[in-house]
Amino acid sequence: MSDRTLVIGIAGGTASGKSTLTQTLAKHFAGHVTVIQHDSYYKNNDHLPFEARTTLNYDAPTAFDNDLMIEQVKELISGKAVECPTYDYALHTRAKETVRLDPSPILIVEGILIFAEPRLCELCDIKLFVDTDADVRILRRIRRDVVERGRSLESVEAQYLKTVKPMHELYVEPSKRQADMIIPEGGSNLVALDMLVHRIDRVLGLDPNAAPLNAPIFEVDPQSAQTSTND
Ligand SMILES: Nc1ncnc2c1ncn2[C@@H]1O[C@H](COP(=O)(O)OP(=O)(O)O)[C@@H](O)[C@H]1O
Ligand SMILES: Nc1ccn([C@@H]2O[C@H](COP(=O)(O)O)[C@@H](O)[C@H]2O)c(=O)n1
Repeated sequence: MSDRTLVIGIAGGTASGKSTLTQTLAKHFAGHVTVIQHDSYYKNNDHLPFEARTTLNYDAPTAFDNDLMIEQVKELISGKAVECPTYDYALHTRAKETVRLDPSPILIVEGILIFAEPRLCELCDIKLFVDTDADVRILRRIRRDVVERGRSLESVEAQYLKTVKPMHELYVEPSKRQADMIIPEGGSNLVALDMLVHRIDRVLGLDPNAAPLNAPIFEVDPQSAQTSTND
């Protein structure tokens, strides 16, 4: 097995299926995967009263403590364990507990805005963007936020129109251009999963014909790859 960490970035809009894809890969490569989520690094904001915290914009890159996350991603890549913060969505603040993350051959970095932060994007060897229509995502988000994140239907609607949708259009959607692979519907896309699993097997040396990490599978000559015209 390769002695380097393979960093897989998984981005996409809210409720697009990032966590589902992450869990599918983590299950397949069980014992070889560490997951780090951008959401764990939302700024604390406990200097503000609860009501004020409910009105903040949580969908712009400035909502996160990116410096801390980048530092911890680098630590994991260099083989060291980290104490990852945890986040309380119901209270809109960082929880007291931290979670120890141990380094693994595969590090999955997940979040809506990881490709919108160039320093995080650069650290990813494989960049995946889960692409799911906005109407499907908002339906999923309403259910999730009400059931799991302690929100009312009215608050989900108001937040979606005020910040989630405009920030998606401003930051998340353009960051799709950074992706190596765009995956419609994430974890249920079996063709994409199969291709991914083979690529990961190769770079980790789980495959007997393994190529070294980041070695191109195909050598592309840009000259001959140009589209010919009718001349
Ligand atoms: N391909 C899919 N088909 C149907 N439901 C899905 C699919 N992917 C995810 N979901 C559901 O949508 C919700 C949001 O998915 P999740 O993976 O948590 O999204 P994200 O991490 O992007 O916010 C969850 O309830 C999940 O079970
Ligand atoms: N206090 C907070 C912090 C974040 N959010 C929302 O979480 C979304 C990102 O998480 P996903 O699992 O959906 O990718 C993001 O769109 C934020 O609006 C929040 O509602 N409250």
